[in-house]
Amino acid sequence: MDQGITFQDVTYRRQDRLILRGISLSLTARRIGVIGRNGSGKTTLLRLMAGLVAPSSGQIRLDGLDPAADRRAMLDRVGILFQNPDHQILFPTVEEELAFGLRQQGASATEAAAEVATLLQAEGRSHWAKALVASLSHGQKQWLCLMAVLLMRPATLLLDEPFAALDLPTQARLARRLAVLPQRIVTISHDPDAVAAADHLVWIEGGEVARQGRPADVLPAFRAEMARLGDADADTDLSH
Ligand SMILES: Nc1ncnc2c1ncn2[C@@H]1O[C@H](COP(=O)(O)OP(=O)(O)OP(=O)(O)O)[C@@H](O)[C@H]1O
Repeated sequence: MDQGITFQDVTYRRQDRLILRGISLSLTARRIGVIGRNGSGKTTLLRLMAGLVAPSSGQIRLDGLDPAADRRAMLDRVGILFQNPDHQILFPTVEEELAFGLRQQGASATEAAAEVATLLQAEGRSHWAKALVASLSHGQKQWLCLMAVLLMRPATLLLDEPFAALDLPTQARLARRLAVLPQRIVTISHDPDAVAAADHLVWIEGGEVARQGRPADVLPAFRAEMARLGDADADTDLSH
């Protein structure tokens, strides 16, 4: 089977708006970053990769499969962390939320409970098992969602701003944990630091690929453009 994520001239339209246009990508790296400003189309790209939405035109393949046509296969292969954990969490307690995906994958209640307990212990958070999810902070909920996804061991992880709400120690622990995972990881962010370690970086601007390549080749131009746009806003503000 073809390994990798490919987009062939992909367009995505909502009503009259063209959100992504002419996207062609051939992604075979293990660590893939997607960078771009707010509203540039990063999350939409991720949703297309997972098959949550279908392209308006063009073709997408994830390891040879059409994600939108083969949702069932995607559930086992692709784990997604959304930007907003409240869109993802289903259960009242931490241990129930963590066990759910494992149960879906066929683990018995006892097996799932044992895996969850091992994970919480490794994270130094055994005391969280019975905690109510509603009592967690935003960052803590994001951490919980990520742990739930990691427990399912999907071959591809799609992470939408995974570090944004996390405090620095949790970010550092998470970065270490992700670094050793054998899986393909696609991380999207507007923050160059969050994707600087990627093997391949795609910069999305206005629904198109502005540039792609190694971070060393993409990030200097991205930073320069962001600084230019920031300065332009400041000048505009001053003129009022
Ligand atoms: N369901 C939708 N209906 C209409 N417009 C949408 C929809 N989803 C996204 N858009 C629009 O498409 C554009 C790209 O959105 P997207 O969420 O992919 O951007 P993003 O790069 O992930 O942004 P951010 O960094 O702010 O999360 C935005 O202008 C957004 O308003």
